[in-house]
Amino acid sequence: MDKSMMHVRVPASTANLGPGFDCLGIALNLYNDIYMELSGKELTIEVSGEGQLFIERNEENLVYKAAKKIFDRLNIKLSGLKIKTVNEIPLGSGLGSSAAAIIGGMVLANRICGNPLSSDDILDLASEMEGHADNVGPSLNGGFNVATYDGVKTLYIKKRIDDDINFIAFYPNREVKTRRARGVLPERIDYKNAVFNVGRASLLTAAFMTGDYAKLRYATEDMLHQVYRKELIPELYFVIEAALMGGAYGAFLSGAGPTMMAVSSNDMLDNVIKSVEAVYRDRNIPLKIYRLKCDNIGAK
Ligand SMILES: Nc1ncnc2c1ncn2[C@@H]1O[C@H](COP(=O)(O)OP(=O)(O)OP(=O)(O)O)[C@@H](O)[C@H]1O
Ligand SMILES: N[C@@H](CCO)C(=O)O
Repeated sequence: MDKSMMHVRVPASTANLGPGFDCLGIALNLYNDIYMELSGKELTIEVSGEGQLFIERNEENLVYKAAKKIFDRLNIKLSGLKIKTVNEIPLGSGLGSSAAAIIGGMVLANRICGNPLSSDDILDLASEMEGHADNVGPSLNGGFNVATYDGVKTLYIKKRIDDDINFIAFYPNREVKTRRARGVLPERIDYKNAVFNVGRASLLTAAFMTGDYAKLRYATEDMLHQVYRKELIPELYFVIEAALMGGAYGAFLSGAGPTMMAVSSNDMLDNVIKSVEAVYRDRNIPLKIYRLKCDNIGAK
């Protein structure tokens, strides 16, 4: 790739982890490479890899929009900009493609301007653009994140996750836009369900902080979003059940879906895959499987 351009490699992420709606996420070792330089008088965008057939090459492009937000914040008037992206993260998949695009655009624009904004400033602006911090936090900082955005500031705590924990992403090769998957959620929830999720999300956080993964079976349960989203992802609970039967620590809808995620030890990895593959095969759903680890570094 062009060595004269600024380059950042941004990891994918899985959000919610079951009960941690809009506040828990983990960075994954699947990447978008994004390149940028000031050049000429126009906007030029090249895209290869995932989404290359339909990602916008104009001012509607999300990497550009994120970069523009930084230039505007810094009162920099742009003439020409060249952007290249090489994408591994499937779009609208529940693997944080939009968050990776936003972080990539912002980090590079800030770097072009001499890095005046801190990493935390970038996270605040990225959360504002995405609306929540559960994907942008891990994409920027890596690791397991508890990340909560109050409309102005993003507060987060990060924990490294060891390589012996596997994140198996089952991607059914279709797009579900986050906006649509948020549209099926109710305006109000039952008090009992709120209490249910507070318990599960707290236990899940403690499990990742201490490495007590045996608790994930119970701690990945959710009553806030998965139950409504199964309308868009009918295989959802069958996959969770098959993953647990196959020996996974836990399983959940990745972000807004449609990817399903299983967390597994090295010993149970093949068994979990075999068990879950059957669910997709029986329903004739095309499937791509990603065997992933946590990325503990973030955008670099
Ligand atoms: N590499 C990219 N370059 C430019 N735009 C992108 C890129 N990746 C994603 N996008 C934009 O983000 C949209 C997908 O965002 P959406 O939030 O629906 O899905 P997601 O981020 O993959 O899922 P989730 O937030 O559940 O993990 C795409 O339709 C596209 O507009
Ligand atoms: N927390 C978000 C992740 C996807 O952007 C959701 O579930 O809608």
